[in-house]
Parts: sequence; C-alpha cells; structure tokens
Amino acid sequence: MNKVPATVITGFLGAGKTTLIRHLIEHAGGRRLALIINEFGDVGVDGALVQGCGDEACPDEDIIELANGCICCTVADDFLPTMQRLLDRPTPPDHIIIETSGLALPKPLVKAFQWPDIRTRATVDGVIALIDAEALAAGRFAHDEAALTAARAADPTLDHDSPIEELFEDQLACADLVLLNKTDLVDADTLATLERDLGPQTRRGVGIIRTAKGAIDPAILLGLDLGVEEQIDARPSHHDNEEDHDHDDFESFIVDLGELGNPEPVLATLAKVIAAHDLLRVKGFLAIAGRPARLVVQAVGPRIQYHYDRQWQPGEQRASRLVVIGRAGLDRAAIEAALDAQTVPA
Ligand SMILES: Nc1nc2c(ncn2[C@@H]2O[C@H](COP(=O)(O)OP(=O)(O)OP(=O)(O)O)[C@@H](O)[C@H]2O)c(=O)[nH]1
Repeated sequence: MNKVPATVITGFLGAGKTTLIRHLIEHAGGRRLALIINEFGDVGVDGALVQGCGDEACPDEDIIELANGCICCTVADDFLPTMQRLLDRPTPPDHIIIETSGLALPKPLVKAFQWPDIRTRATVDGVIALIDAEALAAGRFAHDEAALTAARAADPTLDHDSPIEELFEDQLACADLVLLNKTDLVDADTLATLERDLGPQTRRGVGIIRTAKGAIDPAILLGLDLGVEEQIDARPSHHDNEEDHDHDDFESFIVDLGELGNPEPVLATLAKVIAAHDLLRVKGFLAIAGRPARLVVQAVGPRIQYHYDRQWQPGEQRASRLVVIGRAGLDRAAIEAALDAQTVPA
C-alpha cells in the first residue's frame, strides 16, 4: 500500500509558516492537500487565514486545527487520532501538510510516525524549517552572552542556552530543507552572512533556500520522499533526555476587546505594548468602529503588519481578539489595560 506523505513545517513564531502554506495551497498543482495546523494560543488565527484560499486543493473540511497547546506535547491525545481519522477516510488526501506551532519541537511529532498504526499508512516526506531572516539578523534567536556567562559563573553545571535559542537550534537540526524567509527585509550582504553562519548548524547536505512571503515552487518542498521517521533518532535535540518537554518558558493569553477607534492610535499603542513587555508575537482580528471589514493584525517582535481581509459577516459579532505570546511572567493586567484603553464606548 502506498503511504500518504506528510510534510512537517517548523519555524519559530512568526517565521512565515502560514504564509508559506497559503502559497502551497494556491499552487498545489492538482494535489489534494490536508492541513493540520497547530497554534500555541487557541484563537485559531492561522486556520481562519488559510480557510477559503484554495478550495479545490484544500476545502475547509480538510483544514484541521489542533489548538490544545503545542503539538509536540499533545501527540498522543490530539495528533495521532487526527492522523488516524484522515487516513481512515475512503479517499485519504494526496499529501498532508503539518504546521507546528512556533514553539513546538518537530522531533516528537516525527517520532509519532513510528507508531504502528501510522507507520504502515503514512510517512514523513520531509521537515522544512523556516527562518525569519530579519529576526535572525537582529540577534533575536541568540542568547545574551553576558547573562549566560554570569549564570554559568553562579552555577557551573548549567548547560542551558536561552529557551528561544534551544528551540531555534532544535528546529534547525531536525530540518531536511531550510527556507531563509523574509529576504525582502534584509540586504544582500546580511543574507550572505546569515547563510554562512547557518550552514554549520544544519545537518550535512541540508540546503538553504532564500524565500520571500513563502513564494516557492511546491515541487521543491513536496515529494522529498525521505522517510524521516526512520532516521529521526539520529537527529540531535536539546530535549532528548526529557520525559516531557513543557513550555513553561513561554506564556500566551487572549485579549478580548470590543470595537476600537482609528487604527493608527491603536497600532501605535500596540507597538508601545510590544516594546514595553518585549512581546514575541501578537496576532488576531480587530473590529474598527465604522469599518465594514475586519483588520488582521500580525506582529512579529517589533514589526507590525496589518490589512483588512474580509467584511464582517451578517450575524457575526464585531469584536476584537488578539493572541499575545511572550516569555513567561508577562504583566497581563497591564497589557490588557493598555489595549482596552483604545476601545470605543459602546
Ligand atoms: N515582509 C515579509 N513578511 C512576511 C514574509 N513571510 C511572512 N511575512 C509576514 O510575517 C507575519 C507572520 O507570518 P505567518 O505566516 O503568520 O508566520 P507563522 O510562522 O505562521 O506564525 P506563527 O504561526 O504565529 O508562529 C505576517 O504578517 C506575514 O505577512 C516575508 O517573506 N516577508
């Protein structure tokens, strides 16, 4: 029996995974794709952004959201039953695309393909890691050398990089192909330096391809046919000796707001909040008073992007909802109060 190939898309928060997947669906070339989308927060922003963008290649019922925390920690409860249901269908999809949350380790997910009921019917075609070139150039995945040296001086047994750096390294070490994305945001010299520095962090023979907005021919990504689950044990991870990897280093919550005033002051406030609380990621939908369309807001570190994506539907509640993700210990009350001050009185 032919196994259904599955491609795992990994990459830190905001690297461009959903954008890449939209591009894949829009250029599927006759393949019937199923998507499994996993988000750290549980608002389902990514699913909402992919729905309807390629009905023939991937109708909405083939987009499955796993919003119960990071997929790497809920493999048995969420991921395996989902895979089983997909594979049990009378006509399973031609290819399964799995978007892991930006804080997920890809290795436990690939290992799930070793489970008896899955390994006979599906295989990991390849693991693709996306990197935000702008964030990498800004040093956002590197540890603070001074802080680490001080911590090691206090505790010589300490063998712990920053949690972000560990995740970044794990995602990279698991990849069969690396996409250095957001090349439109950095200059050519910087890109060349990034590529040179990334080389030694990837496994031998792994290619690094430059992309902008995830625009790449799906034929390059899909059909690698590597059977990664057979070799995954040889790929190193910082978390190999841990029973259970938890995400205590990070925190996420949802801010629910009503209708907001003019977008400019709202976005200016958001920029201040992100800087003041060193937020990693903010995304969601805003209802702007007097505007018939909803405003999609996407912030990755300090960079905020936004656009109106569609009209509010009849019967749909005009409300604003943002997922906020940062390092553990966020001052939730202060963040909510600052954003709530932008709400217009009902
Ligand atoms: N300028 C630029 N922006 C990009 C590119 N790729 C993605 N983006 C933007 O970066 C933001 C995050 O992109 P997503 O595709 O949502 O990233 P993600 O990796 O799915 O994010 P999480 O699921 O939250 O981890 C969005 O505003 C995208 O429009 C790119 O190549 N260039």
